[in-house]
Amino acid sequence: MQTFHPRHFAIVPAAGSGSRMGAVRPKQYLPLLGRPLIHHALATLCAAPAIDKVFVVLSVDDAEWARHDWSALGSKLVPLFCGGATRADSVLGGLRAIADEAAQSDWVLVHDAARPCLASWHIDKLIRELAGEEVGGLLAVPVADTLKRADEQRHVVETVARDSLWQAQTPQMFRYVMLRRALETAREVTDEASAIEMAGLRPRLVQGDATNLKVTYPLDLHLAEWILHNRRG
Ligand SMILES: Nc1ccn([C@@H]2O[C@H](COP(=O)(O)OP(=O)(O)OP(=O)(O)O)[C@@H](O)[C@H]2O)c(=O)n1
Ligand SMILES: C[C@](O)(CO)[C@H](O)COP(=O)(O)O
Repeated sequence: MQTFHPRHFAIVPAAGSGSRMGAVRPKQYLPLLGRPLIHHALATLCAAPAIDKVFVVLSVDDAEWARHDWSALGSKLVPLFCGGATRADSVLGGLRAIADEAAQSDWVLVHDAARPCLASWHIDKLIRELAGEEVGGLLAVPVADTLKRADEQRHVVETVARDSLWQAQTPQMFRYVMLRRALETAREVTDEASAIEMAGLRPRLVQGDATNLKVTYPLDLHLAEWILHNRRG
């Protein structure tokens, strides 16, 4: 009997403008340890033996990509100039662009370009723990702080119980066809798991760690630099 092994593709949405960073260029191209920030996650994904190809979704008018040398990352890396107005649009654009390549049940790992501290063990753990799942899931960390809900004047309205609350990270890993259908139907989602949930499915949480932070504000850039520097040392 022939056994079918799904392949693993990475899609890295990198068509954002980085408005909260407020820098002179989109944050994915800001320097981080001598490389563009996005280089770090791309290098980790390209080096993962389980991942067949790494598609990076850039904005249609991206002028920065061509200014850098990506050759060290090898032939797995494929730029796609099909980013959209939102993160979800960019991911969906990437999924549509790889339609000829991906089979329905192949896995797609969506990872933010803005999470440069992705490590090989994050990828290995995610793929290992989700291998037997039908739907897929995502890296996440349990909420550690006490949570407050505020009114418009920042007065506390309530303390929200943190039991069972997790912070979503990326990669988020789902079957190609399931994710594409979910994103084609979903409206205004901030991650892939939300689209899958709206389709009535239940993604599984795989525990990651706080080092896989998203660079959103200037301070995050310093934290990411510290994490990467100390990991190498
Ligand atoms: N239209 C968009 C918006 C975001 N992204 C990507 O989605 C990831 C997570 O988004 P976020 O951190 O919000 O990035 P930005 O949208 O660039 O930042 P901001 O919201 O501060 O403008 C980033 O890798 C970003 O490049 C994308 O591909 N296409
Ligand atoms: C996908 C994500 O990184 C999970 O935490 C996050 O939702 C992206 O949100 P953003 O508002 O686009 O930064």
